[in-house]
Amino acid sequence: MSPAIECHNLKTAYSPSLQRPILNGISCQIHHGEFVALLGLNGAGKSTLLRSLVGLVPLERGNININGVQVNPRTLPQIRQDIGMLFQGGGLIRQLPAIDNVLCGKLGIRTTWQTLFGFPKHDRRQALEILEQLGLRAQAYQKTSQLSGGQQQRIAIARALIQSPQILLADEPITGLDVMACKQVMDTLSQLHSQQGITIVTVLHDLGIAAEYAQRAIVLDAGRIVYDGVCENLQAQFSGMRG
Ligand SMILES: Nc1ncnc2c1ncn2[C@@H]1O[C@H](COP(=O)(O)OP(=O)(O)OP(=O)(O)O)[C@@H](O)[C@H]1O
Repeated sequence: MSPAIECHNLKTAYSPSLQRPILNGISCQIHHGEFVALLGLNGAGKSTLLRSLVGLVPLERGNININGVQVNPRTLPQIRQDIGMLFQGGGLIRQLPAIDNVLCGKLGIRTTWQTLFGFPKHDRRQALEILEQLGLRAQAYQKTSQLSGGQQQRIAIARALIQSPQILLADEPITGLDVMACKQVMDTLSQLHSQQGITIVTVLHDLGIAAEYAQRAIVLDAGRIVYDGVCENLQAQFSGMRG
């Protein structure tokens, strides 16, 4: 079976402000069913690496395979259906009810014609089921802006899940959340991993949380992988970094 994600020597163009490429020779393989924490100081290239996996970053060199399929403009539509992405900050439409934000996850799959008079009934049913699964059934028709940060982040997870992805990429899903909300969001990711077998790759800044939830850590420094292994003694991997 092909790895879920396979990166070979990824390199972006030279950045004059950084005096190096943002990604500077990244190679790694992530297998189906792994829970990986992507770590590193600010500016190390973590978000850029995640975004490159869904074709959002021009690469000067290297290639990416998702489920054995090389990422290119022709394969991207299919690949994006296999990958759910949680962007930094959630990217929700705050004035819409929770359920409508979840349904937005279907926009890439449904044609304009299919959604002209609203989303099909079975899509709405599926959105409600996912909200229920994430403990948010009661909030389905509440305006998203009225929900707590943790609830909003779980709505963003629900929006990613409605396309039934095999892989979930999360960019700092718990940044700015309080301790309880962090736990709820991380527990949600953990359940998706253990109960549905979804491959999870998440950018985290808290090494303790990474060690608690992930099986594997990939640490970036200045666009390169400087550690790839178990989540033990992660603090040591950060000593001597350039930042
Ligand atoms: N589109 C872009 N054009 C120019 N520079 C960029 C672009 N995107 C990112 N950068 C720069 O590349 C570097 C890496 O950015 P990236 O967001 O990938 O880092 P990160 O490890 O996710 O950091 P953080 O932890 O702060 O989110 C940063 O110095 C950033 O300013």
